[in-house]
Amino acid sequence: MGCHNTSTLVQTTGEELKVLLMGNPNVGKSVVFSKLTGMQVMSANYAGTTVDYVQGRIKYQGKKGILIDVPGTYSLEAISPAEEVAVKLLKEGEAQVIICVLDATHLERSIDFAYQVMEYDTPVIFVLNLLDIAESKSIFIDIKALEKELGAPVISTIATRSIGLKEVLNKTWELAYQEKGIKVDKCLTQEERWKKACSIAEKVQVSLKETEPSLLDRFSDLCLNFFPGLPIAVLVLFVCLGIVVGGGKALRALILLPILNHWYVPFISSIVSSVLPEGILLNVLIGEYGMLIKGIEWPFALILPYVVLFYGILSILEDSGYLPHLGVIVDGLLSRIGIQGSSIVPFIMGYGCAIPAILGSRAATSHKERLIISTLVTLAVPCIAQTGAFIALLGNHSMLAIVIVYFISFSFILFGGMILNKMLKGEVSPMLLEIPSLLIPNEQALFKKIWLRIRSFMVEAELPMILAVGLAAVVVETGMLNSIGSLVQPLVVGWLGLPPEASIALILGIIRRELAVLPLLELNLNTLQMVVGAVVALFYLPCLSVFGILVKEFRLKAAMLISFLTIFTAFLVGGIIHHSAKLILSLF
Ligand SMILES: Nc1nc2c(ncn2[C@@H]2O[C@H](COP(=O)(O)OP(=O)(O)OP(=O)(O)O)[C@@H](O)[C@H]2O)c(=O)[nH]1
Ligand SMILES: [Mg+2]
Repeated sequence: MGCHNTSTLVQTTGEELKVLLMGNPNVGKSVVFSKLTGMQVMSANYAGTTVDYVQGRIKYQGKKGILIDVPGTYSLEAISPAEEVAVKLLKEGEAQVIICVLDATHLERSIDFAYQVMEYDTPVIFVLNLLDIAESKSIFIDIKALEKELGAPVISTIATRSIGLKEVLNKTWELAYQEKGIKVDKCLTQEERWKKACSIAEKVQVSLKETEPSLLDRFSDLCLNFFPGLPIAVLVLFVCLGIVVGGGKALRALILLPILNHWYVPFISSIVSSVLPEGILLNVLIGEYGMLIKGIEWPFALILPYVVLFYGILSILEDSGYLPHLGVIVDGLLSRIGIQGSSIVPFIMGYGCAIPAILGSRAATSHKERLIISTLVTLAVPCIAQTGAFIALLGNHSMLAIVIVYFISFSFILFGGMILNKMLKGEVSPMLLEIPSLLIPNEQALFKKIWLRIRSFMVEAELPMILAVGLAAVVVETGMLNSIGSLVQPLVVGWLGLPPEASIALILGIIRRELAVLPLLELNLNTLQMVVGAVVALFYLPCLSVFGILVKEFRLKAAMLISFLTIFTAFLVGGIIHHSAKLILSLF
């Protein structure tokens, strides 16, 4: 999605200050970054939201600088590709100031990390963030004492409310041109450093009273136990599914399709047909695959409602911090397919779009796990646009057909994962899954994030969709479809039992995954054919941009292998369904 900025570092002019934001995962670095630069980057309540560095411009009293947000790191001995990005930037030593964000609710761990950062000769200022949450847990910190212990400025902040951030900028420039960093004992062993961090935390932390855990904390505990955590998880997932599927269908049927069919289509058809004579151009614009008809109907009326609701729900789940709780419950199941509970996040993201899922897997600690997640997401997890297309195709005919398609998808995730886990070399190293406190999402941040995702879908999907529809129109109108149809006849008609025109779906499906489904809507298929078409589309091919990301992350050979696997599975399973259904029907 648009928020994963992987550009190279901009060259700063001599006067521009280069500032690096560092800290443990999930301490609020990206919120600090967004507030200081005005650039929206993803933040969410779990470790591993940021998986690459992003940079933006900052200004203070006419002075300019570049701020770099990096993935969170537990220590400077990076164990995941995401952590490596952060550590590399620190070690390159180009930053003139480091802003190290500390978590007021996990002070020991933050101080331990602070000591590692201070070993580098770069001035550091500390931002003690999440103060509101600390206070709600009755943790109070003596800032002056902490400053004295660390020998560096400490500024307390509540980043989501922009509290303390001006002071951060002020101190950043104040420190900027100091010659050296803070003198710390660089010979401490890991154990000695941790002991020191604990003793400092104990000294500066004032816990006024033993407080009762809040309602959210108690609910968080419930979610983590197998009982009632599992029923809660099932309930949450069903409610989410109901909202996305039911809500999307209602939006589509009650609002979007009527607007389209009663207003837009007659309006645009009458304008275009009054201007253009009958012929190919007219048909390409408003015919069976008219660019101005299907190019608008498919993305806006059939897909967008599901995209909006899915990202709405996903963003609430992310910002509340529920996803890692779910990770704990499904950890046992996921470990069988070589995935840790913490990787539930990229996996669920795959139901939105495979790209953030593949990028998000950078937070996983082994190459094997990354490869399993990326292969499974590419193979068997339908993206939200595809889900919208499945519902458009099957929803009005048979809910059972949708259930069958998703059942096949789950089975392939499970069995495919087990096979990959056995086949691929390497270990999946267990990593402790960090459970954040449950939070009530910040409304403003939530809406911004949902909007960002919807906008990025519209930008990324609309143009390829219109172009693809245009391509389909040309192929149909010029009669090319007939020649392509007869070329793939044995496969499409003989093996899959679909009409020859279904080959258009296979052509368009190369561009975007949902386009392997949408053309089937125009073909008057029977239910079996629809299921076969949907299953072929489910596995078929990663869309072009997903293929690009696979190449970037795993190289061309792996991307080609994954694509071969998906296309082979698509035709194999599609054909088996067609032939076994035919066999069963012939018995009766
Ligand atoms: N209540 C409260 N929430 C905060 C504060 N700062 C950040 N958050 C929330 O904490 C969560 C984590 O914030 P991020 O900015 O994503 O954290 P990060 O350090 O960038 O995390 P990684 O990219 O995973 O390393 C989000 O849900 C934020 O909305 C704060 O001061 N108070
Ligand atoms: Mg971040």
